[in-house]
Amino acid sequence: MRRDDHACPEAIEKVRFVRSYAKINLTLDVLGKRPDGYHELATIMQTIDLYDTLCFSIIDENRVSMVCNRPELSNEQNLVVRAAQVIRQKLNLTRGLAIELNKRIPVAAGLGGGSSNAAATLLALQQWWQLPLSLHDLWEIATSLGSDIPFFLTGGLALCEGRGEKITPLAPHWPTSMRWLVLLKPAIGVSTATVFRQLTASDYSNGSWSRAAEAALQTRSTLRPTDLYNSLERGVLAQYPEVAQARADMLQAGASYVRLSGSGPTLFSTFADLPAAAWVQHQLQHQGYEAYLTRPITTANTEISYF
Ligand SMILES: C[C@](O)(CO)[C@H](O)COP(=O)(O)OP(=O)(O)OC[C@H]1O[C@@H](n2ccc(N)nc2=O)[C@H](O)[C@@H]1O
Ligand SMILES: Nc1ncnc2c1ncn2[C@@H]1O[C@H](COP(=O)(O)OP(=O)(O)OP(=O)(O)O)[C@@H](O)[C@H]1O
Repeated sequence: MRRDDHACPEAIEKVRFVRSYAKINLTLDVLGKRPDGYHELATIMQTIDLYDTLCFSIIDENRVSMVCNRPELSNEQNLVVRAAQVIRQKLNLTRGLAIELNKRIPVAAGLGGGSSNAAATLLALQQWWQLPLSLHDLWEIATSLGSDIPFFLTGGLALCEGRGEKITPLAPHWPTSMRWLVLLKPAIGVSTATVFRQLTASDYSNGSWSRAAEAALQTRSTLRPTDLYNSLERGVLAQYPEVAQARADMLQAGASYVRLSGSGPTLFSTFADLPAAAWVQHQLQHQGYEAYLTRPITTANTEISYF
C-alpha cells in the first residue's frame, strides 16, 4: 500500500475538471513601500465570468506534468505546477498528476489569471483527494505562492489588504448600474513587478478610495465612476502609449469612464444594460481590439451565480 493511499480511496474518480475565474480591481490604493520590498495595498477585487479550465488526471508516476494551450506556459514554473508540488511535498504524497490548462484569460494582463489557476489547483486537490488541509492551511500556501492567490480561495467581492493576502469578504452588493463589464486588453503584456517599481510617492494614497467604496457597497449606496481609483493607473498610462490610446478609444466607443485593472494593461468599464455594453464591445472589436463582454460573479472556483 502506498503512503498516501488513505487520501485517495480506490473509488475516487481519476479525472477532475474545474474552472478558474479572473478578477478585476474595482479600486486599488497603494499605501506605500514596505521593508520587504512589497507594497502595502487596499484593493477591492471581484471575480468575473471569464475563465480558464483545468483538467487533472491521476497518473501512475511520482511527478506532476502540465500541458497548456499557451506553449510558453508549459513549464515547471507555472503556478499550477508549483501549487500542486507544494501540496504533494507538504503531505508527502507520491501520487502523480497530469494537468491540462486551457488559457482563455489574457496573460500578464492584470486579471489575475495565474493566481486564479493556482488557487483553483489548491482547492481542486484538497476537495478531490479529501486532504487534511484547513482553509487556513490553504491560505498559508496561497500566500507563499503569490499576493493575489489568497483572494481566489474565496473569490466573489472582497477587500484585500496587506500585500493582498488579508481578505475581508464583502456582502455581494454589486451595484445594478455596473452589472455588465467590457474589458479591453491592449496587445501588450505588462510585468506587475515593473509597474510597482516605477511608482512614485505621489501615486500613494491612504486607502480612502477602497474604504469609501467598501462602505458604499456594504450600504448599497450609489458607487459613481469617480469613486473608483487605481494608484497604478497613472504610471501605466504614462509608460505605455498603447494603453493610453486604448483608453481613449474605449471612451470614444461610448464608455462613460474607463479604469485599469490591477497592474494592467487591461482596462474596464461598467454598464447597467447589456445592449450598451455589447455595442461598445462590438465597436472595439471592429477596431481590432481584444475586447470581452463579461459580468461579475458571486463565487470563485466552484459554483457560481450572477448578480
Ligand atoms: C497588482 C495586483 O494584481 C492587484 O491585485 C497584485 O498586487 C499583484 O499580485 P501578484 O501578481 O500575485 O503579485 P506577486 O506575484 O506576489 O508579486 C509580483 C511582484 O509585484 C510586486 N508587488 C506585488 C504585490 C504587492 N503588494 N506589492 C508589490 O510590490 C513585487 O515587486 C513582486 O515581486
Ligand atoms: N498558470 C499561469 N497562467 C498565466 N501566467 C502564469 C501562470 N503561471 C505562471 N505564470 C507567469 O505569471 C506571469 C503573470 O501572469 P498572469 O496572467 O497571472 O498576470 P496578471 O493577470 O497580471 O496577474 P496579477 O493581476 O495577479 O498581477 C506570466 O507572464 C507568466 O510568466
